[in-house]
Amino acid sequence: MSTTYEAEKQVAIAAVRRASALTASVFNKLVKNETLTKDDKSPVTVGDFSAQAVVNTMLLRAFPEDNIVGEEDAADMRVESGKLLRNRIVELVNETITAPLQAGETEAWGLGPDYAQTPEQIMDIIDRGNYNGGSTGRFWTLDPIDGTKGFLRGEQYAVCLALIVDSQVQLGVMGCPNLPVSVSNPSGPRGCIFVASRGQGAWQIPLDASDSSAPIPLTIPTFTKDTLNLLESVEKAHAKLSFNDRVAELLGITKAPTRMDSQAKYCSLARGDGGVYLRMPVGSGYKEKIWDHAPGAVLVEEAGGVITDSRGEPLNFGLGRTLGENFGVIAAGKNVHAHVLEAVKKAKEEETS
Ligand SMILES: Nc1ncnc2c1ncn2[C@@H]1O[C@H](COP(=O)(O)O)[C@@H](OP(=O)(O)O)[C@H]1O
Ligand SMILES: [Mg+2]
Repeated sequence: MSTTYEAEKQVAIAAVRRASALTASVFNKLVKNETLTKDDKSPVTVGDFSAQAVVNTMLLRAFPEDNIVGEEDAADMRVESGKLLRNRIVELVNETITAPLQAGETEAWGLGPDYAQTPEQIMDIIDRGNYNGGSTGRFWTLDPIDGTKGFLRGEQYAVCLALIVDSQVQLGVMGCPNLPVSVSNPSGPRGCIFVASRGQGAWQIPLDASDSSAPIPLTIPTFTKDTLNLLESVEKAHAKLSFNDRVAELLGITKAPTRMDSQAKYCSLARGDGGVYLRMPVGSGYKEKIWDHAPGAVLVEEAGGVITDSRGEPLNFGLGRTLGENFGVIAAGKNVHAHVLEAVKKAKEEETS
């Protein structure tokens, strides 16, 4: 049966929109003790937990049978020392879900003044992100704040949500509160949502629900050697940037790379802000997480691009919470991807010779 997942798309956009607004308002008020360091040494804030609660609430109200692979869990909120954190998250989540309905929203998604939740309910709803994924069936994957380090620096981050059915990403929605609306006006207004639906296309829409501007269809433009540039991570621990420099040299790229946190890189690629997103693994141990790539992958494909891992293999979203043996990422327009892959192989050979 073919479906366009229209109902899912509407809920996903509304959920990402509410969660994005929450994160943007949290940023200006973050205080001491509202950021924790996780076991893997990465930061997590009250914004991450609260955004996951809001998105999970809306998804599970609309689709009670669905499962969610979410980045966060509520363990840090359940302990006695997590009381302040818990109180703040409960406040933020209830403030967000009880806010008046906006255009296109419905009470059936658990929104509006009557839907405040208890702390217990909020911790339980965050923990509904504990699904392990897999190759069959349908589930969502959520990164409530992708690029938490960028978020904390006041730079790029994204609220990222995707629907995966039988290992294929069918829908991707990303909210980028700090990304300029227009490529040609980088210092102009900020905040956009990117939407991709398998077989239907990719679009940029306003982050602000009251902005009725039409969706902008996205197609990766054609690049030449002189206009091409790389999109890459800010964090040196996440991607091997010196390798990127060599690949750029082999490709004859003269433009400087654009460094930005999060899946805003996929959004930038889809609308032509940069021609290649290259993410080379730093060591051999790290397994990429599905929530860090699922919405970006469908966005790039629907904008006419190609995405593989750093060896040219397709990304497999049916292996569980990680991408398993898919190390790194190469995403680019159709006419560019093969050249980048070739340059990556050559640069690897140089390293080992
Ligand atoms: N050693 C590593 N290699 C690759 N990615 C890593 C990593 N350690 C953390 N990450 C991931 O990189 C993501 C940010 O990507 P980017 O570098 O493109 O901004 C993080 O998402 P979160 O910020 O949601 O934790 C995290 O999941
Ligand atoms: Mg992430």
